[in-house]
Amino acid sequence: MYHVKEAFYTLQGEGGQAGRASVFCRFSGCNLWSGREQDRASAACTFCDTDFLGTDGQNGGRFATAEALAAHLTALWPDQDGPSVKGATPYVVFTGGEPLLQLDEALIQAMQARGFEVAVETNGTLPAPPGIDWLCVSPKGASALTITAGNELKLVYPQPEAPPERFARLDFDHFFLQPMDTGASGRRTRPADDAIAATTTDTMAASVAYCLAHPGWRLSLQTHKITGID
Ligand SMILES: C[S@@+](CC[C@H](N)C(=O)[O-])C[C@H]1O[C@@H](n2cnc3c(N)ncnc32)[C@H](O)[C@@H]1O
Ligand SMILES: Nc1nc2[nH]cc(C(=O)O)c2c(=O)[nH]1
Ligand code: SF4
Ligand SMILES: [Mg+2]
Repeated sequence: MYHVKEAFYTLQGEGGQAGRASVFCRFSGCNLWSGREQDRASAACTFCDTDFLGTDGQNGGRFATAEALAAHLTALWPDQDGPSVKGATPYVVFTGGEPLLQLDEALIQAMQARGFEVAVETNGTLPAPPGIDWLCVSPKGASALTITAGNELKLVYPQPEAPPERFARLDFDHFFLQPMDTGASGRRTRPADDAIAATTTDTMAASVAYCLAHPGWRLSLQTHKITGID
């Protein structure tokens, strides 16, 4: 049984595929935080900007088979009203919560059989099934990485326990710093973090400074928040 918090059609907001039309499938649950505010300060990941509890979101629900979920997600891709640009392949992004608690090879293959490229946003602590077309790993605090290779490493910055130098030699094609959203949705509760950057303006400035000082790292802005698309 797959548990899905929500699913929606939008533009990928972050990283190397930013701006690309995408179906998002947000799985319920995470291995680094319960999702309850009272547990945030003591969690392994403290700054999450996402509600991933339950199955009550837009197009959310419980799906018994890979085929059933794949059909549900495929229906969110728009009907083309004319010829599209070259290379306009349908795209699905599995996120969460932590998608690697639930994503399996059967679901990847079911989406690919429907013509989709399959992307994953993961914290990198769990093994990935084979066949993923675009793998984004976003390390969290002191948590050890199980996945040390992929298409992009997208580090939320700054994190006292996860400095960029820890990841710079790993086998990724792209390295991004994404300013930590410290506002209403992305919250931090530890005073130690607040001493480093109190506002998103600070995390933005710190990310820009790091990228300028360390060529190779690129800035990833959460463009869906800037545009207000979701
Ligand atoms: C909500 S997570 C879900 C996927 C997976 N659990 C992970 O952490 O990568 C999706 C993306 O949002 C990023 N993210 C979460 N909270 C954020 C925040 N407060 N500011 C900036 N990015 C954040 C994560 O690092 C990840 O790249
Ligand atoms: N538009 C949009 N792009 C995103 N890229 C990664 C997201 C996520 O929550 O995993 C996300 C999201 O929530 N919305
Ligand atoms: S950012 Fe990812 S790893 Fe951290 S609590 Fe949210 S879903 Fe879990
Ligand atoms: Mg998000």
